[in-house]
Amino acid sequence: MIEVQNVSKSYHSKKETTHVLKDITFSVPKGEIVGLLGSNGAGKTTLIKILCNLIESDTGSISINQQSVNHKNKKALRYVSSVLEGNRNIYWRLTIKENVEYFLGIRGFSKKEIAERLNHILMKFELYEKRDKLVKNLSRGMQQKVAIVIALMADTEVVILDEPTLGLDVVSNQIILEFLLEIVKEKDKTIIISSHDMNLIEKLCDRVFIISDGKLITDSSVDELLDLFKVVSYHFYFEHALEERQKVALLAYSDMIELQSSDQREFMKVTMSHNQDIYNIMDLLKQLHIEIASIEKEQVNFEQVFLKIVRGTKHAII
Ligand SMILES: Nc1ncnc2c1ncn2[C@@H]1O[C@H](COP(=O)(O)OP(=O)(O)OP(=O)(O)O)[C@@H](O)[C@H]1O
Repeated sequence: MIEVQNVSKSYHSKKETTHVLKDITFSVPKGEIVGLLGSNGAGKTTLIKILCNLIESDTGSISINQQSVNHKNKKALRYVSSVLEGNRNIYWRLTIKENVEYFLGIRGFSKKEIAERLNHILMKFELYEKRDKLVKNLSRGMQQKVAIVIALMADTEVVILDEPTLGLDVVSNQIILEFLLEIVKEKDKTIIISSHDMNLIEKLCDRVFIISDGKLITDSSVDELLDLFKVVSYHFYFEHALEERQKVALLAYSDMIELQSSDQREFMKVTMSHNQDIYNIMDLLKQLHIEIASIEKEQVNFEQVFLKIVRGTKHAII
């Protein structure tokens, strides 16, 4: 559905040239939900703006549903609706209902078609009661919900969401996540979501692109990424404070072992790649006459995976 080939983009000022996107290539098949991750300034919004034909790339080509995206060809954009970063996607001086009517109207939906779907969809997303309120008087979360509802009601094959939960509180964040989860379940849309919210990406996306310094450094499924960094840590708490000789012996045993403390409670952190390592550790503790009080398991989460990739502790996957 989306083909991006060798796309590069630079900005030039009198003083310097900034290479924002460097030879980006990827494709997204129909029905796939892709998360676009990257640190601040990595180039995500620039890529999204190029996909939406708001700015042009310097080199490379993009096609959506086999239509080339460029300033001469507006056809591709028929297949795309988007919610861009920030809160200016809808008109603040219009009501929710007027916004929906306006944006769907310019997409060619008839008044009858809009009226048929409007109440149903507003009710579904708990916006019906507020349909005649001016958007400027809605909360930030609700404004974002309206923008996403409009993008989805346009019923295009491709939906592009840039930071859909940016700046939202925990409750609004959860509402948007549940709303998007409901949409992605249907699996008939191809969606690209840029976000810093790892929970959102982990829950919604099939695949993840990580952009770092303008380059696409990772193109992998969420599960593959979690598997790749499947390092399990255990925290061992002991009945008695460790003696000095025991500490020395533990630290000398392996790099897997670290001695740490939290809330003034000392514990031994063991990071292992193989589950059987835990039995060797148990034997070691027995030999050293160290009595275990409890063991807690710590699993790597998606946020840690992202940090490891971007900080380069693991080499690029593609
Ligand atoms: N119009 C512009 N002129 C010059 N430089 C620009 C312009 N737009 C973006 N940039 C630069 O391009 C780089 C990438 O910006 P972009 O907004 O794409 O990053 P991002 O990954 O979306 O970041 P964030 O997560 O902070 O939104 C940044 O260094 C930014 O300063």
